Amino acid sequence: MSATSTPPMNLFRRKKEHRRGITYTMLLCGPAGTGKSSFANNLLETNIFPHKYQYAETGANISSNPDVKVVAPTKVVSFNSKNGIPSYISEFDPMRASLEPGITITSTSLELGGNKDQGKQETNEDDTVFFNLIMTHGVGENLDDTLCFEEVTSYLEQQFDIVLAEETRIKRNPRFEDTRVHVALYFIEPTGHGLREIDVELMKSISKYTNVLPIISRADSFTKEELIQFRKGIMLDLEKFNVPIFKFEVDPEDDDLESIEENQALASLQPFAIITSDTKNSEGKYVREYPWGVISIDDSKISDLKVLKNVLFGSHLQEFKDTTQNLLYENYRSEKLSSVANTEEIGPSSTKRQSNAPSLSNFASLINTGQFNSSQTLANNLRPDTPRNQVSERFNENEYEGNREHDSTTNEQEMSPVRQMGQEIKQENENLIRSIKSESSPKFMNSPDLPERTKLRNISETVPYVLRHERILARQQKLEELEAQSAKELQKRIQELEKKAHELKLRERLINQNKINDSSSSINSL
Ligand SMILES: Nc1nc2c(ncn2[C@@H]2O[C@H](COP(=O)(O)OP(=O)(O)OP(=O)(O)O)[C@@H](O)[C@H]2O)c(=O)[nH]1
Repeated sequence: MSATSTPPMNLFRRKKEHRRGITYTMLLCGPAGTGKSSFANNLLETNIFPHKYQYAETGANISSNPDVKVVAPTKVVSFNSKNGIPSYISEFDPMRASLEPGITITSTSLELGGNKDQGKQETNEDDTVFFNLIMTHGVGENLDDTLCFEEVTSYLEQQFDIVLAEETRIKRNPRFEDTRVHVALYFIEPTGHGLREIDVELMKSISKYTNVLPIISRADSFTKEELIQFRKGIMLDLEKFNVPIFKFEVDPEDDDLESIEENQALASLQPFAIITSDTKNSEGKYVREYPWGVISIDDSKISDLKVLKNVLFGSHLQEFKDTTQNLLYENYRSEKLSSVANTEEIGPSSTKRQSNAPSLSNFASLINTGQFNSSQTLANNLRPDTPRNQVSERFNENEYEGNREHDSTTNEQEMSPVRQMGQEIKQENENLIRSIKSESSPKFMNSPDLPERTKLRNISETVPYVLRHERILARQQKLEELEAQSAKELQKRIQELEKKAHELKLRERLINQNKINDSSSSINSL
């Protein structure tokens, strides 16, 4: 090769920030006790995920498989509970056992493959899978599970928003991590009676953001015939209620014979029925031990676990990722951006979003005119004491400062943790808006002739801020709701205690009265 044809040296220099490998995110969702933790451990051939209330006994988040490295231990990424505490991290307390747990979503970051420290052969960095495992806790344990649907769906939507915000930045973050969920396994309880309302609702709501695979858990509950009937029942229900699950479809024009056969076989197995277990036999294989015998969970005649593992980490990994990016995310993106453009046409009477705070809807004016409706709309919703939806009230900068001072004088020690969190978020909001205002004000000067390129630039610079701000507002609203709920429950407890104290007083008075009566009658008898 001649000197002139040698490519520049910097072409070979790999940017340090770019980690190589595949990023892959999976959600395990479904009612409590359906075997999600057991499945996660079996999938990774490890013991990272404890069962409920098992934290003290296991070395949680310490992998027993050298090929699985815990990069970030399990953490709560989102939760919604009426008492303001994620049930996942609270230990069992009989006093609180009657309270609904709400829902907690956790995330665990793992690195799969390529552990060179274990004296293994050199592995190809490109094959490393940066695996995020998201799990739901508490589904199906509440009187009203609507909050579960909302929490899971909004978590999934947020991950799309984060990518959308990143895409619209002029300067991309080289360390940006894509946290969109590529596949969700929905665990169906082995009732034998088809789907329940919660299954239909939850699968439907998450299917807009991820590929959903329904899974029959604890398949050892069925006889061969019962399992065939249950499978049929589930497929009928999925069709009847239009639940858009991931289908193993074949395209005779594009697919080769092998893929066609493989997909046809997988389609006939849906929904996969799996058996999972914590127990290993002397050969290190996972088994389930019953009074009548022992079965291997990898036995394809009785469990689809092996096939499912192959689908998730082999044959369909890339397809899940592609469908998420090219279909689900693209649909979401175009829907979101066109809703921005349409909001202006619908007009201010639209009831969808009452807030006039910086929002994607306010971008309608930005897209159409290159400027916000008014710089005041940015501040309208920011006064800490402004009730939501009272957007017509005019923002008064001095009053705002005054209120803020008043707020800061509140005795912090008296604040509940929820309230403190709320205050922190409010503070974050204020800082964010100040930065939006300072960054945007010179660009959004009343200039109707703003050139198209400048308009686009304005949009791309501001969309990330607005998406972030929308998320903060949503979190703030959630905290306020939680706080109100906690106050209500506290009030109820106080009333109950007062009632009990009153009853005790009455009883004491009655006992005293009886004593007096007894002593007077004994005196009389003397
Ligand atoms: N019979 C049977 N039991 C199973 C199977 N898989 C798990 N279990 C048991 O079911 C119980 C619940 O399993 P987990 O894996 O903790 O279920 P989970 O969905 O993570 O439960 P939550 O953390 O409450 O949401 C445990 O006692 C498991 O040992 C299975 O395939 N068959």
